[in-house]
Amino acid sequence: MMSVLKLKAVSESTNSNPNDTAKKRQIVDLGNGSEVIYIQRFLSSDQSWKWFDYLDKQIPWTRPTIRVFGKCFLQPRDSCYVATPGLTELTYSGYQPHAYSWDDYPVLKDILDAVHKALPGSSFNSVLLNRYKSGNDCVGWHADDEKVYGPTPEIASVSFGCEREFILKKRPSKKSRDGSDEPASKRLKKSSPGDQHSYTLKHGSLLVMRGNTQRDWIHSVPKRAKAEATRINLTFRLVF
Ligand SMILES: O=C(O)CCC(=O)C(=O)O
Ligand SMILES: [Fe+2]
Repeated sequence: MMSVLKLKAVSESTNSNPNDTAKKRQIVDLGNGSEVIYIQRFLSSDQSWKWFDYLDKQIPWTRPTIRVFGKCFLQPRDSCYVATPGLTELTYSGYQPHAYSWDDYPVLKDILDAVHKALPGSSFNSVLLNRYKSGNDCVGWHADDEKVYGPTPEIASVSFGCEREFILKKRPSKKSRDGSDEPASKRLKKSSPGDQHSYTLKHGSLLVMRGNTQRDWIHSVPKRAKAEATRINLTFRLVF
């Protein structure tokens, strides 16, 4: 079996829109049609703190009980779900969040507008909000591969407040997803530096996952003893 050398293309570009103060974007090709875009200075710091305060105070945060591998846990972070009426309901980890309305939280529409401007052609209709109150709050390894998002979801993640690490790790696949005919047992043992990518998600940053990322990769925001302050993250998604 011939091994294929995968070239990781990392490019830097700026927005062509002259009204948009040159926002540098880092584009990482994860291979096999998976891609991540990171814009560190997506929103200004001042604007981001205003939105952080609004979201922290006004969003009806809850900490639901979720089910993972058949066991019930208190979700290790607060969350809330906002979606356009009439969409298929979202269920994750055995939990179906209530869908609040965009009209109740106008700030979310402003943030959505900024995201749509940065990603021409995108049209998100739902947002999952997460609040990590300390470094003890986290999100475990998962992919946002629920059926309602279709086969190649685009997910736009905006972060506010305390910086936290976001890690992407190549999924150990059950069956060949990359055209290789090696048995899973053999492939599972192999890992290379390109199999993991880590981002420190800054206050006011935007990270986008697209293409096959949810199929071939998993991601997490691990616990961090040193992270003392609150972080709020919004992931915009398109429900079909
Ligand atoms: O907080 C983050 O950066 C990621 C949240 C996430 O992965 C999710 O809500 O699915
Ligand atoms: Fe996720």
